Formats: sequence, C-alpha cells, structure tokens
Amino acid sequence: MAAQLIDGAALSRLWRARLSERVTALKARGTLPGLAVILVGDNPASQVYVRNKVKACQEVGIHSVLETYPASLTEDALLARVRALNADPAIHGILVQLPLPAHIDAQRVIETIAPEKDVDGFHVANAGALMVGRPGFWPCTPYGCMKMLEHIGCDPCGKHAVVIGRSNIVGKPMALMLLQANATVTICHSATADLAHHTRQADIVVAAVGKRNVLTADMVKPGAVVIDVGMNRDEAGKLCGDVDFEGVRQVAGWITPVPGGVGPMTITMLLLNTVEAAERAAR
Ligand SMILES: NC(=O)C1=CN([C@@H]2O[C@H](COP(=O)(O)OP(=O)(O)OC[C@H]3O[C@@H](n4cnc5c(N)ncnc54)[C@H](OP(=O)(O)O)[C@@H]3O)[C@@H](O)[C@H]2O)C=CC1
Ligand SMILES: Nc1nc(=O)c2c([nH]1)NC[C@@H]1CN(c3ccc(C(=O)N[C@@H](CCC(=O)O)C(=O)O)cc3)C=[N+]21
Ligand SMILES: [Mg+2]
Repeated sequence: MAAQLIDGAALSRLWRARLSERVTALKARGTLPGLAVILVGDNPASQVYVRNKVKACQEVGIHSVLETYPASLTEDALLARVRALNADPAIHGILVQLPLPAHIDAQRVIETIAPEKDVDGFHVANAGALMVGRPGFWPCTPYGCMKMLEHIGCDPCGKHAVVIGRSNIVGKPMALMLLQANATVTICHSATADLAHHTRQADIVVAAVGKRNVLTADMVKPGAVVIDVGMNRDEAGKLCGDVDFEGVRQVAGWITPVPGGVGPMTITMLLLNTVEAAERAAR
C-alpha cells in the first residue's frame, strides 16, 4: 500500500487561518504585527521565496516591509539597517534572506538582529535556547516538520529518528527538536560511512541535504514517516526534493511531497514566530 501524503499546503492553510485570528486579536489591542524582510542581491530563488513570504504576511494580516538592496551593499550598511529595525517599534520580526553576497559575514549580520526579533531563530541566543529547552524562537523549517509530525499523530517519543544533514538552520535544530520530543536521534552527514544502515532502522527520516535521490526505497523501513526538506531541480528544471518520491512512497507509511510539503510550512512557521514576537512585545 502506498504511503499517505503529508500535505504541507493544506496544513499551512489551517495554521494561517488560526494565525489570522491571533492577528485580529492583536490589532484589537493596538498592536499590528510587523515583519521586515531584507533581500541583498538578485538571486532568483531568493526573490521567489521572499515574494512568497510577503504574500503570506498579507494573507494573515501581518504588516510586512520588503527592503531590497544591490549585491554591492556593504556589510556596514546592512548592519546599520538591521540596527535601525531593531529599534523600530513597528517591526516585531526581522528576516535577512540567505545566502548573502560573499563579502558580507552572514553570521555577523544574524548576531546583530535583536534575539527577540529573530523570527528565523538563527541567532546564537535562540540556538542556545533550543539547546537547553528554554523559550526563544525555533528555526522555521524544522519547526514546520515537527508540526507535520504532530498533525499526522506521530509522537516521536520512543521512536528512532534519523536526520540526514547537520546544518545550523535545518539538520542540527531538527535533531534537537526530535530529541526534546523524546525520540532516539541519529544525525547523518557527508562523512557517514553507511547511510542506508542508519536510515533502514528509522521510524522517522528527515532528509535535509540538497541532493536528489539521497533517500531511495531500499533505504527505508516499511511504514516509516519520511520528511523531505530538500529543494533541488531535476534535469528538466522541475522542483524536487532529496527523496526518490515515486520509489519511497511504495514503502513509507507517510511522505511529504516537494513542492507542497515542508516549503509552505517553513513560511507558515515564520508567520507563527512573527505573531508570537508581536504577542510577546504587547505583553
Ligand atoms: N523547504 C524549506 O523550507 C527549506 C529547504 N532547504 C533545502 O534543504 C536542503 C538542505 O539545506 P541546508 O541544511 O541549508 O544545506 P547545507 O548545504 O547547509 O547542509 C547539507 C547537509 O547535508 C550533508 N550532506 C551532504 N552530502 C551528503 C550525503 N551524500 N549524505 C549525507 N549527508 C550529506 C552535509 O554534510 P556536511 O555537514 O558533512 O557537509 C550537510 O550537513 C537544501 O536543498 C535546501 O535548499 C533549506 C531550508 C529551508
Ligand atoms: N533567512 C532565511 N530564512 C529562511 O527560512 C530561508 C533563507 N533565509 N534562505 C533560503 C531558505 C529556503 N527556504 C524556503 C522557504 C520556502 C520554500 C517554499 O515555499 N517552497 C515551495 C515551492 C517554491 C517554489 O516554487 O520555488 C514548496 O516547497 O512548495 C522553499 C524554501 C527558506 N529559507
Ligand atoms: Mg545552506
């Protein structure tokens, strides 16, 4: 029997409807949630993502400000913009789209964002909060994956979760969230000796690598939950994930599609973090 689909677009609609209500309640108390999005350079993928984020804000009533700069923008000028937004009471969330041009130190920019406005959850203070289990902001992509598990009634407690990838924005926080939810967690990466050996034991697999067909049917335990974070293009230029979708869906119990899976949920969690930031500021 083929796997059931985890529909990230549908789950996003559900969450966005709930968020609209929270925005309405905030407005009634005199707070209009505001998100500032900064885009530097003309990376076409970034332009699409940023446009989607601004559109999503409109959908739930969040005020959004998009600032676009040429790739020649200096690091100092960018840091000055971030500091101005830190001080702007109309802005509750700040997102600097990655990647940044090579002459700008991305980590330095992220550390300049006030942690209470870091709705990406990339600041070291928020990474630390996740690490020790204190309130902060969780990175949107793994956060969205956790919401998808919850939605299908998959409680990670006692399950073996295998995360493929260990980046600071996806793989590592994903592993920490699963650990916090009492899964037994294995983290695989480019130096992992036998990836299939690990994934075959997994009740939950999260693929966050950025390479097509990293996970194939022979690597998956029957009935496993498979979450595909990857955003790649096939030879025809079509969007695809890290998972061999057609093969793996024959074996898995649940699977996320690309597009329409983790991507929309990432944006929805950005909205959630922004609403949460505004609610905290209004307290
Ligand atoms: N849907 C969404 O909302 C989002 C999607 N993405 C997509 O997710 C993917 C991952 O993003 P990101 O984490 O930023 O990517 P990174 O390139 O930062 O990290 C990739 C990770 O994969 C590991 N890796 C590389 N090759 C292999 C391999 N053959 N086997 C096992 N592990 C491997 C790397 O290992 P090592 O550490 O050893 O180098 C690294 O840890 C990309 O496709 C990206 O576009 C990202 C963010 C949001
Ligand atoms: N500061 C920062 N924060 C990020 O969260 C961030 C970032 N930089 N840089 C790039 C990555 C990537 N990312 C995606 C978000 C949504 C989709 C998404 O909506 N995908 C759609 C398809 C989009 C399309 O058609 O291209 C889907 O999967 O259905 C994809 C990728 C956020 N990122
Ligand atoms: Mg990356």
